[in-house]
Amino acid sequence: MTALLEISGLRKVYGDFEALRDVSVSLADGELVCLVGPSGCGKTTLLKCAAGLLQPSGGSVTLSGTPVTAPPADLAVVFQEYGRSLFPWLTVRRNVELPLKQKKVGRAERARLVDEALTAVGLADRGDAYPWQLSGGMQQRVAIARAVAYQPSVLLMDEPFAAVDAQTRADLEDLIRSIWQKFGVTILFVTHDIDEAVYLGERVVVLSSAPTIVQETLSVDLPAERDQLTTRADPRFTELRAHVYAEIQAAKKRAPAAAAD
Ligand SMILES: Nc1ncnc2c1ncn2[C@@H]1O[C@H](COP(=O)(O)OP(=O)(O)OP(=O)(O)O)[C@@H](O)[C@H]1O
Repeated sequence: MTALLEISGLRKVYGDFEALRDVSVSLADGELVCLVGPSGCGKTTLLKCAAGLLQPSGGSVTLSGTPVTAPPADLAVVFQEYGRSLFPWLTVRRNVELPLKQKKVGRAERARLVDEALTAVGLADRGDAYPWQLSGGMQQRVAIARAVAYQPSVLLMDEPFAAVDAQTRADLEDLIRSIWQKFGVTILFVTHDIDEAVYLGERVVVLSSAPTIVQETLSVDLPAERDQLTTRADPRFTELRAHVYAEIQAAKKRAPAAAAD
């Protein structure tokens, strides 16, 4: 199968600090892949390179076969800091609509896409509210609705639920699975939370600590229909989670190999 997003031999060096050494991740159309790794291993760096927001020191990123050198038009990113990603002077509706205007989508189609996305995230009745009138979890739903309405071929998510409480986080995880199933968007989801990675992903890519390489890629053979109670109580979920945990512990202890060149 040809890859939609192909991250190949990615390397990123900050001054004399080698963050990413050699990272290759390939996403087929419609996949939901989680990227997990120890704190500071370069997850955000990797995502920024994939989004064309940061220039890698080596390797390449291609989207539908085209090299990514600047932020591509058919890619959307959801960051952790929802508070900073929404415009406080625009209503929820206008926030979701803005990228569609920039994309020159017609008025009627914009209205349809905004309605559909707000309904999908459970905020159909909050379109006229301002972001600051909503809870953190609701603001993150708006950011997700904005990304979904834009109809990107790839959605990159950088620890989007790190700043919300546990209950909201569980709800948002289920929202991502349902949006992924409904819209068929390809998702690369970055988290440091092992349980979240296994619960969400169809595949989990485990990164080592810096200088970072791919430690392991794991197929998550859990049923497609997941829910917080049943899935998390599934013995296979516990097994996979223990396995990823052990991999990350090993990654932390692993002495960095000598530089490749
Ligand atoms: N602009 C920069 N200049 C220098 N070093 C940087 C820069 N950005 C990131 N780093 C370093 O690169 C490493 C990887 O950072 P990055 O934020 O990508 O990791 P992360 O895995 O997302 O971290 P966390 O799990 O804490 O969110 C860190 O050691 C960080 O200090």
